[in-house]
Amino acid sequence: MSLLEVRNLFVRYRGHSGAVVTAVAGCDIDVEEGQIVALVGESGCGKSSLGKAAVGLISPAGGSVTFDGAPVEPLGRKARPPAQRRLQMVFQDPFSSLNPRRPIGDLIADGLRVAAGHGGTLRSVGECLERVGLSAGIADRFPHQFSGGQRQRIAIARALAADPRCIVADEPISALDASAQASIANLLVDLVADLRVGLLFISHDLSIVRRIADVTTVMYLGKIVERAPSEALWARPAHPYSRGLIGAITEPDGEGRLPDDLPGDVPDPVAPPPGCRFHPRCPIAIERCAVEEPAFRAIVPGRMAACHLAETLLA
Ligand SMILES: Nc1ncnc2c1ncn2[C@@H]1O[C@H](COP(=O)(O)OP(=O)(O)OP(=O)(O)O)[C@@H](O)[C@H]1O
Repeated sequence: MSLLEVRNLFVRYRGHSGAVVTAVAGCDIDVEEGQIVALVGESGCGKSSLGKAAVGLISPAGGSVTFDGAPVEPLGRKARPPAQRRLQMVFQDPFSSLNPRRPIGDLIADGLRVAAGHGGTLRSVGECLERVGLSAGIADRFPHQFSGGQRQRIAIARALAADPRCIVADEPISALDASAQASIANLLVDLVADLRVGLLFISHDLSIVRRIADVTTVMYLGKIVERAPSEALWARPAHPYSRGLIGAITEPDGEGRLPDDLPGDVPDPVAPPPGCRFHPRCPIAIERCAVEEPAFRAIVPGRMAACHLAETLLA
């Protein structure tokens, strides 16, 4: 059993017009100890919804999430077992995720109190700050006194204080400038290597994902369409959507961009296309794709994809 195990997860919202949006439509994800699993895909495909449901921030409409062998209970529910606090989340915007009225040392101390119950490895606010490359002497300052990159380090220090075994990071570097992006990505890589935490890294920045993720999971319109060791996926994608995403970063000026060469827009998740959800935009679609939804299946050992033509792509 994996450290974090998401099975057949569904997340639904009711929009203003009363229409139901199925943001996550039956997804599986596994994160192991010491592993970086990236979740990538265009804006609106459901990455954040999956991440929030994985840590219990929103209640799934179906499916299950298990952390360290126990079901993840929605936050705020009394039954939430203390062990679940070792599943932590880091958000995109470190300013809105840090209470502006409290010194950062207090925010981190909250996490340490949580960890005290199970004897955390980092024992003081200073140790937590130093672990993320900040000085122990800044604990009495407030979030607004820091740059975006420093604030994200503080948010990571707060997560580390709870002695996490797994971290779900939702676009943790997208709001930062380029140099802060690289240094926060490096920090996350170091923490995973040193502390053996599992990291679910949600990002639309494929150039960073390519550099740091062990496994890459590609999501399209609420569904996982491919999962593979990152090297294998970049060498030869088994899904045309992955191929489109990758094409966008391998083009000369395409660093980190989302695909321009995929025709059309992402369809409305209220009414996804029949058959394969990607077929209206797919450059290799055949008739079958418009009527029969492809199963998410093993293509070669260690690689899964949801495409009727995956073997052709890999051939
Ligand atoms: N609270 C909500 N109420 C209604 N619809 C929502 C809500 N949150 C998300 N959605 C819809 O669910 C779908 C998936 O959104 P989500 O934010 O999970 O995707 P995402 O891939 O993380 O995108 P982004 O990178 O832009 O955040 C979108 O169609 C979005 O409009």
